[in-house]
Amino acid sequence: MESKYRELKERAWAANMEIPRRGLAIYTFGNVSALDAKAGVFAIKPSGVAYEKLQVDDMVVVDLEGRIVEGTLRPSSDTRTHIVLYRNLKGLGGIVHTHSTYATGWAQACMPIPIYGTTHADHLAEDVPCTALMTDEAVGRDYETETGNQILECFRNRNPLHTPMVLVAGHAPFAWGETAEKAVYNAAVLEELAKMAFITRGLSPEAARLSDRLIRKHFERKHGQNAYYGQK
Ligand SMILES: O=C(CO)[C@@H](O)[C@@H](O)COP(=O)(O)O
Repeated sequence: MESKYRELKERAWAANMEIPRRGLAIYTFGNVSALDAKAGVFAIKPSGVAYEKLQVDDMVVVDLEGRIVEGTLRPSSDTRTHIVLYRNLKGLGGIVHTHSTYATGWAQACMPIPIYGTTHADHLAEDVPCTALMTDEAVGRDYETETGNQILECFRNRNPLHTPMVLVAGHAPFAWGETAEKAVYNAAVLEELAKMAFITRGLSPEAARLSDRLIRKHFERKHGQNAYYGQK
């Protein structure tokens, strides 16, 4: 019998297929989910399934309480992190977690990614934030939920759709968007910004961030007048 979540599972599956295509993960690292806000469920990659073997029917449908609504495989080990973000960050339609090389390097160094150039400023008007390193006490609780809480801490005073990405200190990046497709786009942009910043810092450890005036110029050129949300 045709699943009533077929279209949602297809959207989530298609977004997951972009991860290896964009070089954002190898083997089974990472995962993408797509939300159906009206139904209060999301489809997510099953845990431990290699991308090249992943089928639409393997996608697991989970509600925002964490209950499996449809699926025979175990949902991603990061499912509870996705739940924390869907429940608390407004406007998200898709979430991506990868271990993309350069963004993971910055996350392991527990360093935000500074805006060194206009490529970065075209996409977001601030440094890519990095969470605080999780305490052993928090790790001892529910690691995946605590990872989500660490991200929420970073976004107390940020608009998640203005800055659709974050580095989880000691772990790796998460990105999101209004759709799963946009979330993957933001994950790919994040990896490119991380790589450029790494090279910039290697060429010139004293590399300076762009001025807020130049950041504003580029951000508004791409997102429209008065779209800038950084320093006034
Ligand atoms: O971040 C991690 C592990 O550190 C996970 O995202 C990654 O291994 C993918 O796990 P899943 O296959 O989604 O359970």
